[in-house]
Amino acid sequence: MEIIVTRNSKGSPVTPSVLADPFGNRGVGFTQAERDGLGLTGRLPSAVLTLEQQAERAYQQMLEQEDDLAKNVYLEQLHDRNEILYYKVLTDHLVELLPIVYDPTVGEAIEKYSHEYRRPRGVFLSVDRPDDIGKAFATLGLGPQDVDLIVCTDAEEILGIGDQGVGGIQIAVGKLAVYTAAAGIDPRRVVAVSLDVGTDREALLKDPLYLGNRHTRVRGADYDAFIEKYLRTASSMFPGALLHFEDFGPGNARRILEKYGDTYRIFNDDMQGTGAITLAAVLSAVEVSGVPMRDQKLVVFGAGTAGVGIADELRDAMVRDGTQPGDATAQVWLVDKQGLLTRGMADLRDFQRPYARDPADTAGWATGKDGAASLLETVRRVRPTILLGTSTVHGAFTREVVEAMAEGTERPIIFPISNPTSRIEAMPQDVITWSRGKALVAVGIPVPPVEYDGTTYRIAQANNALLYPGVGLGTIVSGAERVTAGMLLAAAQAVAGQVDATHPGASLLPPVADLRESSANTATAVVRAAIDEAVATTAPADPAQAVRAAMWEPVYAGGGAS
Ligand SMILES: NC(=O)c1ccc[n+]([C@@H]2O[C@H](COP(=O)([O-])OP(=O)(O)OC[C@H]3O[C@@H](n4cnc5c(N)ncnc54)[C@H](O)[C@@H]3O)[C@@H](O)[C@H]2O)c1
Ligand SMILES: O=C(O)C[C@H](O)C(=O)O
Ligand SMILES: [Mg+2]
Repeated sequence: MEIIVTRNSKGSPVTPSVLADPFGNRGVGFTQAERDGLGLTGRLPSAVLTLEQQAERAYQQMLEQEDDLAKNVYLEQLHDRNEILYYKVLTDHLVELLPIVYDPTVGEAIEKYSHEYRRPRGVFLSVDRPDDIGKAFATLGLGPQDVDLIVCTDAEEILGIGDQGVGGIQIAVGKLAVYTAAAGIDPRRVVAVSLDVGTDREALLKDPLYLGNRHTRVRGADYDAFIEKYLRTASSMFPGALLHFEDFGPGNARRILEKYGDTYRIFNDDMQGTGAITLAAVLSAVEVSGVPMRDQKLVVFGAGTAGVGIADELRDAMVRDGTQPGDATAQVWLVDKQGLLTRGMADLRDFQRPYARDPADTAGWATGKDGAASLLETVRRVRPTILLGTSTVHGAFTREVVEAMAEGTERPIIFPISNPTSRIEAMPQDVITWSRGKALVAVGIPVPPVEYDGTTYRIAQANNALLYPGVGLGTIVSGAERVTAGMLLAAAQAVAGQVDATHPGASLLPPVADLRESSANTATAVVRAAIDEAVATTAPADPAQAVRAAMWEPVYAGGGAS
């Protein structure tokens, strides 16, 4: 281990900086020989603990925190002190701690960021200082081959809780923690980035403690130039890095992916990750319902980044199963704030247009005062096989809507996947009860099993966390130049292939408890697809073995204390 010793003005060592370096620090896990060698003699209490003992103590300390937000803050402090110990605790208790470091508690940590602030993690890039991007990355001291992954956000649409300004950095931190815990992405080779372009949230702008740029969001040419500069700088300084985009607003998420997806190694999690994990859950559900993919009819409630990303993915799946492209598009109905989207509506977004209905299709339907059909009317008329919720509207899937789904098809597929819990369209218990156990359900958050009529229903967590870690690992292991549609499809099929949903009450997706194993399988499928699609820059002879060899484990190098 490299010995870093800070000296005072007289040249004597002060607090040895290895204790302040989260990757070097082992705290009381340092053996006596390591303590002496690192200039730590007398600087730690004399007992030497194993990593397991440290992890047990840290876990107990975490349990003593009064609520989930306090647990999140405790774990983040551990993350900042001893990164290996943090990942040891996280991987040992993944099912319990994923909801703390990630969704849903991360939403609260983001909202309270400026008030809970302790120390910075990640790189903060400001739209007001675009020329500093390179300088800021250079402070990391990492070379061109040292970075595998950068997660960035401009925080305009964090989860379902909207514009969060600089606090959004915590979604990048949380996504990276999942990459490491789930897929063993090396945490020394990743960077979280806040692209601080301002915020339109009044409460933040007025909060004297708010830590981000105190102005409204920069949009238009200056925003575009900032994003372009970020992409150019990040990819030239770290040419091997996958550039993950998270929680951008609907006006930018797709636009950036479409504009730069052929030039840079970009992955938009809310569109591509969510599209693929939802496809995986639908593939499992279709095995149960027996309605082939080509005959599915999809109603999307909340036609934003995630909703239309999923619609595109499911439409492509129908086409692969034999539907003509035009017919597949016509098997999708989008409902947004206005109601059912129809051609000629004034405020349609570009990406919604292909799915907007001919007003003639809805002749005779009940409509509201502005002439659009409601979700309930759309479900009653269309008799969809799949109802997807990506609207952030808590409770939007009412009993009437769920009953209408169950009337229209034998085994309705109902996925209220808005996050966090306060935004979910319906709770699984209600969906199962109202559909009399017929609905095939997945949601974005972790929920306990549901008991209904003598059957235990395990509820799939259709959160992109079940898929993106494997996609990232597969991309890194294959050195893929792009994340292609074929790689995403392979990932979705690999995830679906890991469950048999045909038993009564079975989950549509693998459980979080198996996430490490399932991410390795997903990554292997992604490596194979990258090779087949000729985007891989390395082609391991045994992809499964290469994936496992690449997975980082939270252990002290050299063994530590035993
Ligand atoms: N489970 C997952 O993996 C996953 C992944 C991505 C996003 N999400 C969730 O999906 C939700 C949407 O995220 P997004 O990034 O697509 O946001 P977005 O802002 O792009 O989309 C939300 C859409 O819902 C619409 N909407 C708002 N109020 C509505 C109403 N009353 N009726 C109908 N539509 C309404 C908005 O107009 C917008 O089109 C969030 O809650 C997010 O957490 C879940
Ligand atoms: O972050 C999550 O939990 C999933 C998704 O990316 C979202 O924005 O909700
Ligand atoms: Mg997201």
